[in-house]
Amino acid sequence: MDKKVTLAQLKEVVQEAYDQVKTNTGGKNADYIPYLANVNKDLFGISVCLLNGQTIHVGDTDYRFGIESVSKVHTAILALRQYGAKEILDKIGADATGLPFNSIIAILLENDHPSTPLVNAGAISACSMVKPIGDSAGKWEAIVGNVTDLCGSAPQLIDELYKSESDTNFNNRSIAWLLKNYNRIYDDPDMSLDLYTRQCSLGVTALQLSIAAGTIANGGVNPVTKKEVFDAALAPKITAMIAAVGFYEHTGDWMYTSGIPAKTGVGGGVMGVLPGQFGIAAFAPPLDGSGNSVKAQLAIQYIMNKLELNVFSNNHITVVD
Ligand SMILES: NC(=O)CC[C@H](N)C(=O)O
Repeated sequence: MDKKVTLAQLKEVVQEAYDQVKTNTGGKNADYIPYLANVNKDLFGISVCLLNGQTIHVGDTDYRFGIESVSKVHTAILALRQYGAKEILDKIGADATGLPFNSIIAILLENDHPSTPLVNAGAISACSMVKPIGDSAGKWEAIVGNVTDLCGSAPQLIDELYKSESDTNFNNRSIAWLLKNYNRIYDDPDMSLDLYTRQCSLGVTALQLSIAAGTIANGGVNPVTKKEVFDAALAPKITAMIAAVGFYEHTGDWMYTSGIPAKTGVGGGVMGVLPGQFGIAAFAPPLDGSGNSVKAQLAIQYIMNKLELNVFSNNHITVVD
């Protein structure tokens, strides 16, 4: 069913979601990375990017927060661009783990396979694959350039977060070397881990993330800058990965209740992709037990349900004047 909505009606729904969720006090900031524990817990923003480039934003959508695991999507896209869909499937995989994002057991259970670029193991593996191999500065330039193209503007490294995370990432160090043991790291393990940690420490806004999501929903063409960032054939590949594991062990519940493939980060960001329709992002620091933003989840669920949209239904909206 095609439903016609005006931009004003759409704005109203986003505003309603914001008003309903704003006072929710559930969850707490991530504290295993000291920087994140100190971010103002009341920050909250929602942004939608339509495929004609119009954006709707309510609340703190200009605040730069740590992109954290949402960056896994960006770098998976970069690896897909550099290697193609088949080689990423062979070298990393596209499976759900059903386990927490930083799971070591998941690596062992998948027969030495990182499973997907959207959990820590596969993301470190993806960073190792980024070309030019052996050139940390060149790889970083490629990672940041790709994030910039997807978001339509540059992210900014949050130095304090990078330091905070580098000083405390002992679990990720084990993952990097375990993957090396299984020949699933394709460059220097310490360099790959450092690139992963640095990309997680990039500061982005909810507005930027909604544009990145809009770029995926739009088949690789950034709706705002109109730049073709990646080949349209890769859009369903990355969206399938997001749908399979975007909320880690709670991905099934998320898909069932929200109807939109989305990826979370412990900085409080969630980025959702509704193919052919829009990209959406919400940000609020307090997280549930799996590291997913409580308010961002509620806001996106509200909007999807209110508009009666679902990636598994054939409902869609057309925005009219
Ligand atoms: N889920 C997340 O956002 C985790 C990202 C964080 N950088 C980590 O590796 O632990």
